[in-house]
Amino acid sequence: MKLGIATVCLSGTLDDKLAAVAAAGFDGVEIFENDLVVSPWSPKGIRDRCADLGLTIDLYQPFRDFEAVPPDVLAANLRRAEHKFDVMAELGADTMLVCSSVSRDAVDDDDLAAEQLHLLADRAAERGIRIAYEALAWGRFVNTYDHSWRIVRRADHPALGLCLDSFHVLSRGSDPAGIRVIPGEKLFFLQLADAPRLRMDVLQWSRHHRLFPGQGAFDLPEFVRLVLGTGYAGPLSLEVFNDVFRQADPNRTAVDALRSLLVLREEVGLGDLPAAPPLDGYAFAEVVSRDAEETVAALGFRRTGDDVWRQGGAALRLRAGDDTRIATVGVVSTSPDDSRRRAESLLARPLPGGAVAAPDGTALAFEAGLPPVVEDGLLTGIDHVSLSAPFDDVDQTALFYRAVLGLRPEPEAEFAAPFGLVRSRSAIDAGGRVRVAHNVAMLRRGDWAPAVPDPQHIAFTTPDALAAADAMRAAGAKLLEIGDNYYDDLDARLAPPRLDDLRASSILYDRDDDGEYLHFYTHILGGRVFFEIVQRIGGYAGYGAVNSPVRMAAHRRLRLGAVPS
Ligand SMILES: O=C(O)c1ccc(O)c(O)c1
Ligand SMILES: [Mg+2]
Repeated sequence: MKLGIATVCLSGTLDDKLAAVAAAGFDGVEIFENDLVVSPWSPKGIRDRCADLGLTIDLYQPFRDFEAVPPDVLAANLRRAEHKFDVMAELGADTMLVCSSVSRDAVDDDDLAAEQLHLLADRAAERGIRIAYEALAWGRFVNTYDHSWRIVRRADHPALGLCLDSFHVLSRGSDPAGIRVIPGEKLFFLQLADAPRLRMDVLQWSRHHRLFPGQGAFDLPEFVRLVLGTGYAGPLSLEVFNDVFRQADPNRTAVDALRSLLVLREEVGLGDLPAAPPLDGYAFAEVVSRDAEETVAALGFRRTGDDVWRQGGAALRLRAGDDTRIATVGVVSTSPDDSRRRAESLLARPLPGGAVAAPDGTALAFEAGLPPVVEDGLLTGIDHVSLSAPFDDVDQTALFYRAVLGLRPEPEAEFAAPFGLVRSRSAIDAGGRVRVAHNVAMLRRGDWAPAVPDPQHIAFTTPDALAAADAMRAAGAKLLEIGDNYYDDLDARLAPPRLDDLRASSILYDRDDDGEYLHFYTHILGGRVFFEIVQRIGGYAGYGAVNSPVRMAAHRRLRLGAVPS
């Protein structure tokens, strides 16, 4: 099954785009007309370039506002089409996408639309070209796939078929199950795009907010299964209009795009990715910083090797450096080799020593076993790791971790922090032992907010948060102090047991139907990394997101050097 992408997905000019598409490893492209019109290359030149890069040209698009028009407009449209057929002949493209009309010239007449598309298909067939008719979700009269199918069926021409675009079908809430009645040979092309669930004008939604599969809210595996069930054997091709991708490095976007398609192909039971081996928790996390040792020692860790610090079942590696960050996340895999092969099949860059690079720059290491448990400590292991990525990259980054590690996404949270809204998303493995979270500012504008990357943190598990906080403070740990307003509000909302103790120890608290969550934080190291200690009681599965604004405000106060009063 060929994998393709429309040039409109990527930033730059046609030469940038084609180079990026080929380098990522796609098989083919849809040439978007505007990219060709503005290119200095002739259509023959573009054909040669694609051939040199090993890319097929699978579609020429879009041809607009053709059908159901008065005779004079039809004549002009056919003339326009003949010109495009000339271009396609030079390009070596054999399928043209015709999208449903938005023109004022069009009338609401399916017979006329079918008759005129039949005429167009006749002209196309003479040139060895096929017409793929696509219902735009905002088409004037034809805006659902079932309507476009009725017209194609009525036109009844072998050179006329359908283009199905997941966005147009799913954005309108059409039931995709009807796809099953369309014969596969009448499906000429399949375009794939995901999108976040938004309530807005469908054209704006489509032109600005489409995402690659797996990054939005649509059920693309279900959609693709239905299409493949018809016998469709053409390319799976991405068509994503997105303001961010239009500005971002096309090489990076193309890799993220292909990864999303590889994951989707696996989700529909095709392709040959090595399955994600089950995970058995965290092996270690590696932190680069100038000054972590003192903090870590006060939390109760003991140095057990050159750079290795352990406590209970938790292991840290500390490396000295100015660029404070979580450098490596080590997970325990039941088959580290398979985990690595899967990561590399999903286009992760291999690193020396067997780890791979995630798109956010973090290394992901796969270890064969859990760290040996050293003598009892306050901590029993790593509960979760919270990484950061710029808002524009977070969807791709989160998809990478999810796909490589075989994690399941958890519900997203959004909360108001001192410098704007923050979105928190996370994913968890089947065994509930590996949780990866991403917290990102949803917008960065102006220079009032501090110009620092979003912080990252490592959360350790403890069976007794109150005892741990006391012991750590006694050992000199600098823990985040939380103000009284928080505890007064907490009392009003949840009236937790031992409120006074929580208050005295600056422990945050959350509760849901499944259980309770007690957690506290260290100060921030190097402006970037901090630690959290968490106690989960019962089946609480969240991260205390409700408390994040409190934590952020307290960290902010520390950054400013303000003394709590
Ligand atoms: O936004 C558009 O105009 C447009 C054009 C071509 C497509 O295939 C499509 O899905 C949308
Ligand atoms: Mg489309």
